[in-house]
Amino acid sequence: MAVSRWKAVGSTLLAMFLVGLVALLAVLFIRTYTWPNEVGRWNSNETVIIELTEKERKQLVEALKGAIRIPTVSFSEEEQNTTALREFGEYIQKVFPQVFSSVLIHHEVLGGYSHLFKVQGTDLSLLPYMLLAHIDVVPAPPESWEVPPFSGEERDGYVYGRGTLDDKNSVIGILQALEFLLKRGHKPQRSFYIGLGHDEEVSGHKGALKIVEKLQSQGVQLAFVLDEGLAVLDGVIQGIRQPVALIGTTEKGSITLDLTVNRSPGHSSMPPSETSIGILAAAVSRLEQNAMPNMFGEGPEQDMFERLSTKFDFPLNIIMANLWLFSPILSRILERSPSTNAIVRTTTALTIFKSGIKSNVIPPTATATVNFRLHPAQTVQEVLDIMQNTIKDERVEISVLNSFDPLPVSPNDMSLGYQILQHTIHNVFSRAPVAPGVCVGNTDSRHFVNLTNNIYRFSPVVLKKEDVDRIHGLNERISKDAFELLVQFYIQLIQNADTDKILPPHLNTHEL
Ligand SMILES: N[C@@H](Cc1ccccc1)C(=O)O
Ligand SMILES: CCCCCC(=O)O
Ligand SMILES: [Zn+2]
Ligand SMILES: [Zn+2]
Repeated sequence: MAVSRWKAVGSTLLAMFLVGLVALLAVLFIRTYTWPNEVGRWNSNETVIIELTEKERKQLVEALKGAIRIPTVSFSEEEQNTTALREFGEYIQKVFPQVFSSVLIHHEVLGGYSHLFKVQGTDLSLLPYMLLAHIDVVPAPPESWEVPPFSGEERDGYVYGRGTLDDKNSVIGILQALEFLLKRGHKPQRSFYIGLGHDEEVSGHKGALKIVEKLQSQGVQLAFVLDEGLAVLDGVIQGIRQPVALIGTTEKGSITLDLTVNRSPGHSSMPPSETSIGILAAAVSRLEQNAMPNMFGEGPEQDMFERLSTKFDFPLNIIMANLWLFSPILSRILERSPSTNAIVRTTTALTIFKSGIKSNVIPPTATATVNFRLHPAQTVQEVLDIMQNTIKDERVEISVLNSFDPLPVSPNDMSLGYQILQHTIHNVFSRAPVAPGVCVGNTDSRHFVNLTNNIYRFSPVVLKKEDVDRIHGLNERISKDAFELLVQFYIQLIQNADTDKILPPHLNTHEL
């Protein structure tokens, strides 16, 4: 009797488990394959595709090469190649005569080497927008470069050099697009600004901030700002094989700080049990070994993965459409690669370590510089508190050099700026799925928060994983075709920006 009762109970439990499993699988598959993708819409008025002549196609590449050859390097806030910055200002005047002579355009230099253009539109009822880019570049030690970093040399269809992806491609691309449009007698309806900062790589305090102060003094409000940042990423996000266009609707915060240990110097023949180097090395090693908490799901990154869920290969597509269940698994997967780990947490980068004065002298001081990039769900103070708790050594002094909280999240879908961007991306990048994302690097656009809520970080270029590694790295390059497409993007954008209709996104279950 007892055995048969247990058998009955067992088979009932098994039946309940199987029914539950089938129900769960049904929910997972239904959500995966009927995921309501909100698809942005745009005005049907297709923009005019500008056919460039052969001469113009060569001209735009030469314009970029000339810009790369001018070494506008920023070493620190105090140290920049101002000779090159001045030369760059003269260069663009020479290469873009229509821009600098048009009665529609007012140009001025701010902060010594930054440029602000105002392009007057015909419809003063339309709020102006801002196209931002930066002239300065990070240093490029020539060792290990296949091509000298400031030669602008062309190899196998690519233009090589520091700034070809970050950010002279956009500086020259924006001006070249405007030059071609003016040449064809184009008159924009919506006014717009072009802001070219000269110290973005070392904070933007002398360039972009001066542009903001000027516009604020004139009471200017902007419809939207477009700056560098994310791009059309091809194979960068694990599990998505096709190119996806990510528009940075926010950017991480940042803390740059020095950790210093001071100890009495002495003869190396009678060393103490721990020197300043040993104490500091142990402290920064603890920081590196104890990553900041995984914040996946507490910022806009979840929205990005859910919107792209149908683009992931099986079984990731099921995971992405069911983050209510699989979020812990996904956050572990994303930690594996630096580019996606930077999306799920505040990152800790040990970037400079200095100590020692002579091989037989106990070092009096050791200093390390650490750069944190903050996840949107954390504040500067929270990260500093966690860091203190991790270091746990009062001999390590902390001095914050600069810091700022994560930026506000700009609206998408029901935002004019986002829709204009999405429309232009579909025009030029043949319907690459578009989604909002977090820009893990920082940009000059962070200074514009009081001029608009609609700040977008997007460079119109397709980047593979190997391209992302070239930014601030070795052998930075852009293909001639990609640069021509970038110029076309800005030509289209300037035309698309003449609309003023925000269209409600329509739900669409098959195409993002
Ligand atoms: N854009 C560069 C330089 C920068 C750092 C911090 C703030 C603003 C700009 C970066 O993200 O590293
Ligand atoms: C491609 C992302 C760029 C981040 C800002 C910079 O390094 O200029
Ligand atoms: Zn940049
Ligand atoms: Zn940069």
